[in-house]
Amino acid sequence: MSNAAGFTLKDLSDLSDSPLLTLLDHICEGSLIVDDHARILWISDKYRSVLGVDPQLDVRGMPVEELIPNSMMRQIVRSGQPMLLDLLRAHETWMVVTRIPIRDQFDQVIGGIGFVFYKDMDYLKGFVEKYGRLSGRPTSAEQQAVSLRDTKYTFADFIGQSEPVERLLQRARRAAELDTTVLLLGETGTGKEVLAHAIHHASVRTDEPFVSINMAAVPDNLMEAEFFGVAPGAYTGADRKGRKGKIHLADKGTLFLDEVGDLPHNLQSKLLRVLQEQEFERLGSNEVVQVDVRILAATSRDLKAMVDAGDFRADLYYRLNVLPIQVPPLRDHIEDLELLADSMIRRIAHGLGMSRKWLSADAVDYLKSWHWPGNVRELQNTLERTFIFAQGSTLKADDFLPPSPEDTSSSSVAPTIEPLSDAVARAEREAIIQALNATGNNRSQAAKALGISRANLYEKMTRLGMT
Ligand SMILES: Nc1ncnc2c1ncn2[C@@H]1O[C@H](COP(=O)(O)OP(=O)(O)OP(=O)(O)O)[C@@H](O)[C@H]1O
Repeated sequence: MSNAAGFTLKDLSDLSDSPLLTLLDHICEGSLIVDDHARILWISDKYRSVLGVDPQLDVRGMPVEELIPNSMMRQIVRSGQPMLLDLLRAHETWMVVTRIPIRDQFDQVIGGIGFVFYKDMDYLKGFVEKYGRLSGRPTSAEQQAVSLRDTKYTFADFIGQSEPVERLLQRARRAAELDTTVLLLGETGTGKEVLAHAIHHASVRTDEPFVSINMAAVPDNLMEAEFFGVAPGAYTGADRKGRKGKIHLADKGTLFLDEVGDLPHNLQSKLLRVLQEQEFERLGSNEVVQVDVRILAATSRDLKAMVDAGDFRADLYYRLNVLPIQVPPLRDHIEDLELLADSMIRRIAHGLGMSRKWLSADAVDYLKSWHWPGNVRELQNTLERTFIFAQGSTLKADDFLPPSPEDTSSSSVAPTIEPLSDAVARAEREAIIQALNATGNNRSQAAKALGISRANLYEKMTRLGMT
């Protein structure tokens, strides 16, 4: 192995044969080397087995995220900064990893190397307890496990390399650095929730709670208690002992207000107070509770139009709109479809315990011609449905049921007979998307137009994988 300050590309490729790497790979759970574009140059057999990757699969040249969706190796080679100790979630387990950039004699990053030291968080229990005691903070491995679960996604989970996505991620990363209110705007299924998690994960509050509340999912009459909590003795029954609201639970961390456009009018002024004063009162109490909460909000509705129509308080809108981030619909970064589909197919196969399938080139072209009103979520649902029914290891264009005529710009595939339950689910999904589009994503109005209750609409959307 050459001096770490003077690697060449050839050294990088040969690194896997070096005695030091062999030794390190022996004592750790796996290692991998990528080039300066985060493409895999080499992966150890141990790492393959940790990730459940077929030993025969040729992974050389693959973007690292194809194998490890949460990988941060791309950030390492881009930033040139090592991550000496980090947690990586892959294959349903948390692993302790180290990532180091490799530079050439001109100090240019030419690749990176990553090691998995532990593939089981249990190793960390003692360490975390010890750290908690040393830092004077009472903590427990259980608490750590809960807070780790709180953010499901990091920036590495937001897939896409197109220009609009690169621009979006740049803005979102910047937002993560600033401790300010962020408003995520964009159509349904575009990944706003993924970004909210990622922003929290990359912020200074990452070790504190990430608490989310979906305005569209909570019935209006329960929203206030859900938000502000209930003082002891305020009510009989389950709330007799009182309980903390989401704002309180998010203290020192981040509160994610999903579908903020659905916030009932009477709570808008109370939320404004939280934003301005960082204080609130529990239901049934006059005692003022002080909090330190960062607000991230998201909506697929046109908030400005709601303000103009008098449906949303202007002062709250301006408080939320400090750093707006527009998330593009899938049709505006359709060049990412293949990458997205590839990663989703891998996840679907893993979730179903089935072997992986591949998208044929004609299937990619066909899917790119769709309009995708339900965006990435709709792509995910389409792939899931098709994956289950398709024969063989390749998903071809005619394995995909054609979208409804208004959802596509061109379709040359003949209609296929499908199981009745699928046809019903598809019809329900399409009717819901149409109702949401027609009402500017107002779920109350959409439910009304569909002749069902809002709770019933939400239940259907959950069942159909639309939330
Ligand atoms: N760029 C992306 N990369 C990977 N997965 C994505 C991406 N965008 C969306 N998804 C996936 O699509 C689904 C929907 O994403 P998400 O819930 O974040 O959308 P949303 O914009 O918050 O939708 P809604 O407004 O309906 O709540 C999730 O399963 C998410 O993992």
